[in-house]
Amino acid sequence: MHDTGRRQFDLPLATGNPRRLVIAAVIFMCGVLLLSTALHVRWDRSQAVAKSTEAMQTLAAALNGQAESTFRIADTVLTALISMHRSGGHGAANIGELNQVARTQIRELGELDGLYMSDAQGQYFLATNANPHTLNNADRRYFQHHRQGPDDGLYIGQPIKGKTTGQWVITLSRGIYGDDGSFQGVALATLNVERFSGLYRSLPLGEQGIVVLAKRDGTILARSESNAQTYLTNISQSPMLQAINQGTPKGAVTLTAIVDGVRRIYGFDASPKYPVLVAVAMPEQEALAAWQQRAWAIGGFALAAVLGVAIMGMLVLRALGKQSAMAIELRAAHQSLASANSTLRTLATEDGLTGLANRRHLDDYLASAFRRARNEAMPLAFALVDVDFFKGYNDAYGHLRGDQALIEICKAMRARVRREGDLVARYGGEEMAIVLPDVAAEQALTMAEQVREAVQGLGIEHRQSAYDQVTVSIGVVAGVPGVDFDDAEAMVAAADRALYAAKGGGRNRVVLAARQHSDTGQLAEMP
Ligand SMILES: Nc1nc2c(ncn2[C@@H]2O[C@H](COP(=O)(O)OP(=O)(O)OP(=O)(O)O)[C@@H](O)[C@H]2O)c(=O)[nH]1
Repeated sequence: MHDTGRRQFDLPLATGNPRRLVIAAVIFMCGVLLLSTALHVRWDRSQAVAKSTEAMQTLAAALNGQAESTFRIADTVLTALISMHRSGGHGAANIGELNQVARTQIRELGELDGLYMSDAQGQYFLATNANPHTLNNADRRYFQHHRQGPDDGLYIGQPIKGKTTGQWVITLSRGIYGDDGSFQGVALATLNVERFSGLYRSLPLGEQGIVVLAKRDGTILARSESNAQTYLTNISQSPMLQAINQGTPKGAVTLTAIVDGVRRIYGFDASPKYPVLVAVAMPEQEALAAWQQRAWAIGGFALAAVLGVAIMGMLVLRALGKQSAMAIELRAAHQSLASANSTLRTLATEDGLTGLANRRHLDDYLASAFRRARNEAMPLAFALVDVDFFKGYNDAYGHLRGDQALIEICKAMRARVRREGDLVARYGGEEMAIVLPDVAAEQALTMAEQVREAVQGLGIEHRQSAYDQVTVSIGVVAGVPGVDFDDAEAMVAAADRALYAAKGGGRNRVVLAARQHSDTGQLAEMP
């Protein structure tokens, strides 16, 4: 029972592992939380970039389509005018009709700004926005381009400041050639740059967003934000144009602009029909603005969750600590209880004066020694030791000296009877008992005699004794339980008879009792 109780109290003290387990679990959970948050935020960012990239590409394709269709309209009108001029000739009637048709086209088609035709010297004979006779375009680059040689394609020129309107315009021109290929003039359509720029500015690309309509040679035709310098800038070195010229007509790229240091996501799309392209860009920061807000929110949530887990971990650790302290207190209480029990047990089995086993313990011990010896068919010896003339001692020296003498006698007895399994007990009053398991009669007699001698050897003066010293008389009994004695009481009774005989024989002597089932029934005496 005692051992089981201790084990029960020891269990709660094994708190080292749970504490480590809690700390490891908290670290693991926080780590998983932070890692999964970081991975999610990273994934979300790549999604946001991909979305913006796709949006830029889509927008570039749409704007390219818009530019392409405008150029196609202009080209169709120019082709028609040239055809009319060729079939109708340069007569006044035809020129008048051409002017009429051109003005109608300008009115009907909002995309075109002006239509012009000039002869081989650059002298205008058709102009929708001014008096043609006052104008000459021989100095213009597009004019020189067409004069250089037969070229029946549409020429998209660099933006110029219109002579008639003073506004920046994109020039689209076709050369007029005779059947023999001789240069006869130029048909020109102008597109107001602001029509493009205004549209580009209206797009929701943020303050630093950019839309550029450019030629494949790097010439800028229109830009969301533009000034005179814009049209002198050439972007042929940009990675987009390089990619287009290397055979990638559409795509996306993220670049940091040298001009303003802003990192932008660009989408670009080149026209398959005309040598132009549209590039659309928005600052990466703006593209990621929504993602950034989400990232802060998710990050904040993750940190709050980590904090929550950490606090919970701390609470669990604290609870474990309290449990541990309680377990320590419980163990201390248990130990003190055990020690109190042990004291009680000692008190219950020990004689207070002499420190020998008390009568109750003697009875139990003798009974179990008797049973064991009987089971194992081993001998058992028992002796009763009585102080001689002790009443006289008390009378002569006082009760306290009597107690002292008793203590010394018991000490001497214990010094002689030391073998494991032997028991010296106080039988009652000035009478002691000795239990000697596995001891036969002869050895028991010898041991009893040694005890007697030891007591006498103490040399305690006793004027009332016939021996002048404190002495003891001992009755000894020995035999095999179950064979020589029926029970422990029979042995005690035999020892008592032997003691009585020792007293009767003059005291200070040892007498061996006859076995209960002996043949002779004789007592043997020593010395
Ligand atoms: N001081 C003291 N005396 C005790 C104790 N126990 C018993 N006695 C005394 O021991 C005495 C025993 O006396 P008796 O039974 O007449 O025997 P006795 O005087 O020893 O004479 P014999 O036994 O015949 O030699 C009594 O006076 C008891 O009071 C004790 O613990 N301390």
